[in-house]
Amino acid sequence: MEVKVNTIMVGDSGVGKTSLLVQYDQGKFIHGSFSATVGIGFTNKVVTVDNVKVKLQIWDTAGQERFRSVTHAYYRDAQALLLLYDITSKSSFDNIRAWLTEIHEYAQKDVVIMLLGNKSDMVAERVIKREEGEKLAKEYGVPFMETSAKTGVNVELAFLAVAKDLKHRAAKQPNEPKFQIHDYIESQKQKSGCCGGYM
Ligand SMILES: Nc1nc2c(ncn2[C@@H]2O[C@H](COP(=O)(O)OP(=O)(O)OP(=O)(O)O)[C@@H](O)[C@H]2O)c(=O)[nH]1
Repeated sequence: MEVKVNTIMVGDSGVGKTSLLVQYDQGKFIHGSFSATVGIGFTNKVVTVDNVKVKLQIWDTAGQERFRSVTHAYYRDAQALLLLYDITSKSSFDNIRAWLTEIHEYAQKDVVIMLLGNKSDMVAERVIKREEGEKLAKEYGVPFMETSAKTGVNVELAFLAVAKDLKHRAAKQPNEPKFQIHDYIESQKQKSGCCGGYM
C-alpha cells in the first residue's frame, strides 16, 4: 500500500518556509539574500514508515499578504499543515493566532497541524522563548518543536512525524494503539540553543 499526504507550509513572510523545505529536500541551506516566494510551489518526498511508502507532496506557500487568497484554495486539500514562526521575530509569533483562525476557517477539521519555531540557531537574536512556543501549542492542542533550516535541527523529524501520523490514520491495524504524535516528538526532538550541543 501507499499513503499520499498533501502537506502545506504556512506562516509569515521570511520565517523560513522555503529554507526549511530546501533543507529537508536537499540537505542544504542557501545563504544570502532573501527572495520571497511568489504564489506557491511544491516538492515531492517519499518516506517509508513501518514498511509503508508515504508520499509527501509539500506545498510551499508565499507568506506575503497579497498572496493569501491563492493560498486559501490549497488549505482544503491538505491533510497536514506546518505552521512556522521565526524565534527572532515577535510579530511572526503574534500572528500565529491569526494563522490558526484562518486554518480553522479554510482547512479540513482533522488536518494535522504542527507548530514550528524556526531559526533556532540564531541564539543571540532570539526574542521568543521556547516555553512561549510550547505554551501556545498546548493552548491549541498542537505538537510543537523548534527547528533550524540552517543547521537542520529537527527538520527531518517535523516531516517524519507528520508522515507517521497520517500513515497510522490510513493504515491502522485493529489492535494497534493510536499513534501519539506528541509523545513521538517529545522522545525524538533535539533541544536547540542550549545545553544539548545542538545549535
Ligand atoms: N539563521 C537562519 N536563517 C534562516 C533560517 N531559515 C530561513 N532563514 C533565512 O531567513 C530568510 C527568509 O527565508 P525564506 O525561507 O525565504 O522564508 P519564507 O518563509 O519562505 O518567506 P516567503 O516566501 O516570503 O513566505 C532567508 O534569508 C533565509 O536564509 C534558519 O533556520 N536560520
